[in-house]
Amino acid sequence: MFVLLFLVLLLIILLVSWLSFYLDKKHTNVRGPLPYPLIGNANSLFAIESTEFMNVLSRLEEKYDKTALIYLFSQRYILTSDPKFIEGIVSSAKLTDKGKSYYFMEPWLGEGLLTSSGPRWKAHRKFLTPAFHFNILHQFLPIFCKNATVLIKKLHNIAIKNCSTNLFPIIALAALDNVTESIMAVSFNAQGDSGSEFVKAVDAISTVISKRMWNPFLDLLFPLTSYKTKQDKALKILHGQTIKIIKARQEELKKMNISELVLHTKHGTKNKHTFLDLLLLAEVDGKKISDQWIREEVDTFLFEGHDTITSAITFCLYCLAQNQDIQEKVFQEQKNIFGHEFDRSPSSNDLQQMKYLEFVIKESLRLFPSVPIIQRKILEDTVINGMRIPKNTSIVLDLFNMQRDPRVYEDPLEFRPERFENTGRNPFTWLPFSAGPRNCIGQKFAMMEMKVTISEIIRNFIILPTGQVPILAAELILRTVNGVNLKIVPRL
Ligand code: HEM
Repeated sequence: MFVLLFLVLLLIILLVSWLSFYLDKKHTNVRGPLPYPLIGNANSLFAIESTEFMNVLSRLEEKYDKTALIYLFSQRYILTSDPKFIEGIVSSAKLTDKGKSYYFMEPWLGEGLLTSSGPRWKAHRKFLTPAFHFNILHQFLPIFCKNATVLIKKLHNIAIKNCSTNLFPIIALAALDNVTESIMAVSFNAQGDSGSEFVKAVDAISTVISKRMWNPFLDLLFPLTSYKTKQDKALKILHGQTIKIIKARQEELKKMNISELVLHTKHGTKNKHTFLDLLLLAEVDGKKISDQWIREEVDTFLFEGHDTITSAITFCLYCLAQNQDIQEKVFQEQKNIFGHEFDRSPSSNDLQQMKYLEFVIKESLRLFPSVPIIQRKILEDTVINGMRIPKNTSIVLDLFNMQRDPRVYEDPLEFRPERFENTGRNPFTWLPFSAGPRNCIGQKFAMMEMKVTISEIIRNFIILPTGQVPILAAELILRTVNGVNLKIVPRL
């Protein structure tokens, strides 16, 4: 009798769940696979490895003409790699709210610029934008050059061993020094301390966050799992490091007797304050910014400003190793720019002349975008590109598969920097920095750092492939599970 009652109850629950999916689907004209009662389509995305994730998205988008509706349990998602749809979302001044996945970053980044939404994001963005003005970025060039020189020395020591090396962790340390010294005005000499706890902690927390994002059961039991212990350990290191940076800069400002933001000197020229000074000295609505707000923004910029660039530089070097003719063209461009002074550091003018290198970087970011997917949450019923989207839908913008779509790029898997010579292309088909109001605030900073670092490497070394194919993993950023192993040979 009890079993019968249980079965009837179960049947009713399944029927109600199936009916609610059926009715929900009527609110949109986006098509997708049939959801199963209770779990929706979680069976196809649930608990998959980060190495499979982009393939699963690609298969779903392919089947439903680039845009698919799926349900992860009761949560409605639209996955899209359609440039028109993506343009409608990213260019909208209204659709700026972040999707649920960003919630998993909150233990680390709090409500920093990347994760916040609504009025808080608007106020922070307005406040921080001047810190990324070209005139300020200009001052960072000597820092990038100094850290590139240290990197070259390290690479020379590796090159003499004449074996292949995973370049990812080596580049990561240089990128970390660049971001802390330029944006925070403090140095940790991460390149001198190769066992950097910070870099390992970023790796650990990225893994935990991406596991939580795609495994709702793990999220449910999270506090009881070993992932929580891993997260706590990583956060202790990451937050500890940030607090150290903030304290160090506070001490320096005290020593220099600077207690408030002075935007102009008494001679009328503009004072150039760093990003961290802006946070430490400025007042918003007549009040100093709270320590927690400062920590969250510093963490956000440390994360965004170091892991993304590491991924971009490393994959670019991989592409150059695979395409020796293109590497040679980059080298020739460097020779034309530097002439007899081949060892000097690049000036801003030199960087502007590195047009071919810029195409190379853009093409490698097309194939290997550091941020492969981004998410938005739609808060009110909306129509985009003829598609009806009900409120409370999460939209997954699949930049990775859009930039590899043969309907968007001819022979998409071929590495062809010349594609970017054509300036008449639709700008929404190349979105590694996203676009619109929530685009990457650090895009110019990133391009400058990448050019300096790759220019130095190519002037000093020939990069050779090793036959190893990187196995891509879409975690918080695009990385590989088997490193990016390349061989570097000093140029004579
Ligand atoms: C190759 C390097 C980089 C790539 C590919 C990249 C890519 C992106 C993308 C795609 C977004 C949008 C994310 C979203 O909507 O969820 C973004 C946002 C952001 N990026 Fe970058 N980024 C890079 C470097 C940097 C650097 C160097 C900084 C800072 C120094 C930075 C700071 C930020 C911040 C703060 C946001 C959030 C902006 C907002 O929501 O208003 N990024 N980035």
